[in-house]
Amino acid sequence: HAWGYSAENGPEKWVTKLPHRRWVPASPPSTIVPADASYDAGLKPLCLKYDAKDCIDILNNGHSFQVTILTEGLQTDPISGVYRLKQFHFHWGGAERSWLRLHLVHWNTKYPSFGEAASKSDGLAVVGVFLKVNRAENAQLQKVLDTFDAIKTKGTQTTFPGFDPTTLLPGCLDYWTYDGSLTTPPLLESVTWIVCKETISVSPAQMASFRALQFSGAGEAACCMVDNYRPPQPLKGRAVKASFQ
Ligand SMILES: NS(=O)(=O)c1ncc[nH]1
Ligand SMILES: [Zn+2]
Repeated sequence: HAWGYSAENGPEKWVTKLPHRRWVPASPPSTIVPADASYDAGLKPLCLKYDAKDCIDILNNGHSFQVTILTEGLQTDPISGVYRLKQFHFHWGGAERSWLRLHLVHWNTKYPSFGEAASKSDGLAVVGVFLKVNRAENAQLQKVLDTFDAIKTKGTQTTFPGFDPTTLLPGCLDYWTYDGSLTTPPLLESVTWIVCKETISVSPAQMASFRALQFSGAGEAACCMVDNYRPPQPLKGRAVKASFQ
C-alpha cells in the first residue's frame, strides 16, 4: 500500500531496494551542517531564475502539496549545467516542532525529462530553504496559503498562475551543498542538495494553515498533514561544502 508518514507506512517502513546514501539531515540551519563543512572557493553563487508565467497548478498529493512548474529556472555551479525547476513543496513538523522546509526540485536538462534525470547521479538538484516561525507574516508565502481551502484533501488541486518562486527565497543565497537522495520514496540517490544558509520567515498563523491540510482524501477520516518529513539520516562520511566562509 502507498507510503506515507504514519507508523504503518512511514519512513521506518520505506524499504529501499538499493543501498542508498542517505540525505543529510535537514534540521534547522544551526545544526544542519556538521562542523566539518568546508568552504569551497570553486562554488559559484546560486543563480535562480524562474518565470512567474510558468507556475501552473498546486496539488495536495497526500504527502505534501506541490506547485508544479512548466519550465526552467536554476543555473548554478556546485553542479555544472542547467537545471529546470519541476516543482516545489514543503515539509513541516507537528505542533511541538514548529519548523518548515521548502524544497525546490530541479532536473538536469542534459536528460530528456525529469523521469530520466531522476535515476542519474547528477540528475536532480533540490534547493532547500528553512522557514523560521517569527511574528512577521510572509506576504509571498500567503499567496500559496490562500489556495489551501481548495486543496485541503488528498488529490485535490487548483490552478496557481503567475507565482514567482524566487519571491520565497532568502535575500542571501549562501548555501551548503552535498550529494544525497530524495527524502521520499523511491529515495533515489540522484540529488545534489543545495541548502540555503539564510532562512525565510513564516508567522505562527501561517504555520497553522499548513497543519490544516490533510493527508486524507475527501470523505475519509480526517488526518492532519503534519510531520511529513523523513527524520535526519547520517552523513555517512560525505563532505558538505559551503559556498561561503
Ligand atoms: N523531498 S524531496 O525534495 O527529496 C523529493 N522531491 C521529489 C520527491 N521527493
Ligand atoms: Zn522535499
